[in-house]
Order: sequence, then structure tokens, then C-alpha cells
Amino acid sequence: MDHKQKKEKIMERFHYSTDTIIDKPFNWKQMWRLFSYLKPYSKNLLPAAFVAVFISALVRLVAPILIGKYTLDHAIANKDINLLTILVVTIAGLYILSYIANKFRIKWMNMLGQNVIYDIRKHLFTHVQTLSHRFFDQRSAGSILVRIMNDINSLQELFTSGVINLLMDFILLIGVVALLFTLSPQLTLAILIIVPLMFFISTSLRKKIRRSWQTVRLKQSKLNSHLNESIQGIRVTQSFTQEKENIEFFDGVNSENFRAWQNATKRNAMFTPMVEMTNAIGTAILIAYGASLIADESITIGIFVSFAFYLGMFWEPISRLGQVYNQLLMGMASSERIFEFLDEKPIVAESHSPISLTNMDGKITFESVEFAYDSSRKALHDVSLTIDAGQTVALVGHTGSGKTTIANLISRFYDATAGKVKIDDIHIKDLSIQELRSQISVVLQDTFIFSGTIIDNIRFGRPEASDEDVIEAAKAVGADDFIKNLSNGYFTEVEERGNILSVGERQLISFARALLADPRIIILDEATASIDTETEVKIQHALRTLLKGRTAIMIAHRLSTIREADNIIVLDHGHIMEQGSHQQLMEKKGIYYGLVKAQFNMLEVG
Ligand SMILES: Nc1ncnc2c1ncn2[C@@H]1O[C@H](COP(=O)(O)OP(=O)(O)OP(=O)(O)O)[C@@H](O)[C@H]1O
Repeated sequence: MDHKQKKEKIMERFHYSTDTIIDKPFNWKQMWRLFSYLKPYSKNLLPAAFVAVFISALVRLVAPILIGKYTLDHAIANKDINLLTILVVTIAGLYILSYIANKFRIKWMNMLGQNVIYDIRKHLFTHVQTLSHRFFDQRSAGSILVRIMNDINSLQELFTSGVINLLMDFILLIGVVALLFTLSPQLTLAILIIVPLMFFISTSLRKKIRRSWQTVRLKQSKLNSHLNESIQGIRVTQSFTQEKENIEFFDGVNSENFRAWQNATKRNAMFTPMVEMTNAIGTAILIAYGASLIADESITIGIFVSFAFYLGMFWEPISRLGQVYNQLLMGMASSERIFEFLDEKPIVAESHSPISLTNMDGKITFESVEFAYDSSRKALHDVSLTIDAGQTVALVGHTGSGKTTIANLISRFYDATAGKVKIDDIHIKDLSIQELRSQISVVLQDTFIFSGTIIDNIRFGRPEASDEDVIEAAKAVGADDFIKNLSNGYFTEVEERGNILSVGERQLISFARALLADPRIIILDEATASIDTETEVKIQHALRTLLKGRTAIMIAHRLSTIREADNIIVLDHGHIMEQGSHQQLMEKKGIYYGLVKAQFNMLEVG
């Protein structure tokens, strides 16, 4: 395989297909929605900045006429020293006023921009937190990160300088055109001939620029997704010595990103030369036609000078409007992506009038429940079961048989596609999601440890718990011993995912976390799988404390851990195959019996 083929193969290795180009036409409604984030500032920052803009625009509009028409044609032509002094002082005063107004305009606009960015980011993050598991199943963490960080960042310029420049340029443009007309209508008309040409070129560029910014975001998304995955999976990469391939893939995505940027900035840069070219044509017309108008005394030299000033001021806002327009296009590309997330509704939605169940008993019923993660295959078929309050039920079965899916439906991370899941005989969809979940604790094999201290990690589900309560919970599950031996005991800082702890230690922390949260229903999904047999024996006792008086669902491949369960449900390909106590199922000599025997034989051989 030559290098090119090898590279192509590497580039096919990872797929980050969920982020697609959203190519809708320029949409004013959407822009309006974006600008509605300015609303909270419509009574303070925004009007203050508008006043500042208005003052500096006004000064810029008035000064040339004072310089050209009045200073040249009146004061200097008539040698009127008094008028000249008044004009010089007025012009100087106006420029000082403009300087002050500009200073405040920049300060207030920066504050406005930062506030708006803060608000949009907060809104998006808050919304993303409420979205259902299915949303996260379908997207990489990196692509979500790009929208919350890069897409929102790219709006910053639009809000700090774009919006206000837009306003300033509109005032300038309207003012300048009006003044040009009053100074000399013929000369103005002659120069305005080029405007339709400019309009035509800018319209044709519009779509291309917007698309290229969309592509940039897409490539950034891919880059971030890969970066995120590479760091999370670095141990696997290194153990399979795939660093070189990983670097090559990264290099491929990085160059795609680089090319996309190049392309977008190239297209962006087309605006300025276009404006400069029209500027040159306009000036040529001014000189040629203006000179002939002076010659036949249709206009004075003072008017010609004012006109030249205004002409410069005419191209400047047009050129800047091009820039703002680009910012608008960029903002459009980003806001489409931001609004796509904001418009995403949680699939698991709160009922319109949720029933409050603050003191749940913990009875769980499944009535002919069916579930499919995607339409192509079902994960559960016609599952009916009853778990009485306080019972401990074990779910066993082969990998992929649907055990975790049952647990997911109890926590309402997903909704059943058919049938009903009930808690205390109430349809789960009618219950308040927050109350439901606050009374359920899930302990997984792969425990998530957040950055922070051990004590705060245990306190995660009950932030108001005292240090003593935390220590008591840790003692009850046998986590106290190892925590005390850490450099700072309970106050030892752990980084994201708790890499300084062993998998078993992380599990013990999550046991303590669950116990402290004091739930009515507890789900242990392979929760003891990474704990050694000795520790497991130790925590069997703690487990009894943890499960006492609560409804418990235990999912375990290691069957020795679930012998004491009140009921064991055996699943196969999403069907309940048999259920009963350990004794009953052993006597039945069915699937469970086979599973126990297989494990026993393995141990014997081992
Ligand atoms: N988020 C998901 N999206 C799509 N399919 C999924 C998802 N999670 C699980 N599945 C599929 O649903 C089926 C049941 O999975 P489930 O996680 O319930 O199995 P399990 O019995 O808990 O397996 P294990 O013992 O390996 O944990 C499997 O075929 C799995 O591939």
C-alpha cells in the first residue's frame, strides 16, 4: 500500500457524520431572533451607545460643510477673520465632542457584546442540559463544544462592532447622500451610477461566503470531535501503538480546517478590492465632471472640496457595510447552528400537569413495554414485570439483552415506544421528571468523577449534606479506608474522570454518593464488576444497608452477587425468558441454571 492509499484508509477510519451543513437562504426572521438578545439592554446600554453613535455621525456630517462651504467660500473668500475664528473653534469643539462620544461608544459596545455573548452561551448551555439522552447518543461531545464555544464566539464581533457600525454607517450614508444632493444633484447622480454594479457583485458573492463559513464551522466541529476523542482514548491509542495513524488523521482534519478557513477568508477579502475599485471610478468621475462644473461656474471650489470630503465618507460606510455584511453572514452561519440546538426539544418531555410524587414507595410496573433506540431494531419486546416497593430484583442475561435499557426506562432517560412504565401505579410520563429522578440513584460500572474534591464528588446528589454525613456514607460502603489514605483525605482534588483513582475506588465513591442521596429506587448496573472479591465481600454488608427499605434493580454478570435477590429476571434479546428466586430458577434448570453452571465451571477451571 503506497502512502496515499494508506492516508486515504486512515482518513476513512473515524466518522463524525452528525454535523451537517445547514444551508438555508439568508433569513431576516432568524437575524431578528438573534438581535432579540439585545432586548434586555434596550433601556440602558443600547440607547446610550446609540446616542454616542449619533453624535459622532453628526459631527462627521457637519464638519466638511463647515470646512468647504463656510470656511473656504465665505470666511476665507471674504477674508472674514471673526467668522474664521468662530468656525475653527466650532470645528475643533465638534471633533473633541466626537472623540468623547467615540470613547464611550467603544466602551458601551464592548460591554453590550460581552453581555449578549454571555446570555446566548448561558441560554444554549442551559438548554443542552435539558436535552434527552437520545440527543447525546447522536452527537459527539466535540461537535457540541464547537457550537457552545466557537459558534457563539464568532457572534462576538457582530455584537461588539457590527451592530453599531451598521447603525453609524446607515446614518452616515443617508446623511451623506442627502448632503451630496443638496450640494450638487448632477454630480451626485453621476457618481451613484456605480451603485447598482456594486449591488450586483455583492449579491453574487453572498451565498458563496455564507457557505464557506458554514464549511469552516463543520471542519472545526470535526477537528474538535477528533481532538476530544483522541485525548479521551489516548490510553487505547498508545497501547495499540496507533499514535502515528492518529497524528495523520489529525493532520488530515487540520488541513481540511485550514483550507476551509483559507477559502472563506479569500472570499471575504473580495469585498474590499471591489469597494476600492468603485471608489476609484467615483473619484475619477468627480474630478472629470466636477472640474467641468467648476469651469462653467455651476459649483464653487468650496462645494467641490466639501463634495470630495463627502465622497470619501460615502465609500467608507459602503466598504464597512461590506465588512458588517460579512459579519452578518458569519453570524447567520453560526446562529443557524446555535438555533438548531435551541430548537431541539427534549424527546423525554415533562407532562403539562405533572403529578408530584415526593414520597414515592418505589413500586415499578412494566405493562407490555416495547422499546427501540432506532426504528431498525427493538431492544425490548413486550416486557411485563412488577417490582414491589422495597424488593431487590436482579436482571441477568447475555450482553445486549436489554438489561440497561430497562434501567434507562425506569429513570425515564428514554420513553417506551409502546406499553406503559408505572411507578407507584402512576404512568411515568405523568410524573414530574425532576422529582422522579431525584428519588432514583444509578450506580454504573464506569463511574463519572467530576473535577473537584472527593468530598464534593460524594456530595454530588445532595449538595446540602454535611461533611459528617458524607464520611458516614463513605464508611457504610467501605470507602473510608482508601479515602483516608489519599494525600489530602476527603479533600484530595481529583481531575476529570478521577484518573488518579482505581476503577474499584471510583465505584466505592459512587456507592457512597448513592447512599448519601438517599433514593427510593436504586439501580446498580454492573456496579460491583470492578471490585475485587475481598472488597466485594466487605461491601456485601454495606450493600444490604444501601438497599434496605429501597427498591433495587441489580444488573450483574457475576451471578454470585445476585443470589439473594427477591426475584431474578432473565432476559434474552429483549424478551423476558424466565423469572423467580435463585432457588426456583436453579430447580427449573433453564437459562439461568445454564448461566450459573457456565460461570461455576469457569471458576473451577480457573
Ligand atoms: N444508545 C443506544 N443507541 C442505540 N442502540 C443502543 C443504545 N444503547 C443500547 N443499544 C442497543 O440496545 C440493545 C440492548 O442494550 P442494553 O444496553 O440494554 O444491553 P445490556 O443487556 O445492558 O448489555 P450489557 O450486559 O452489555 O450491558 C443492544 O442491542 C444495544 O446495541
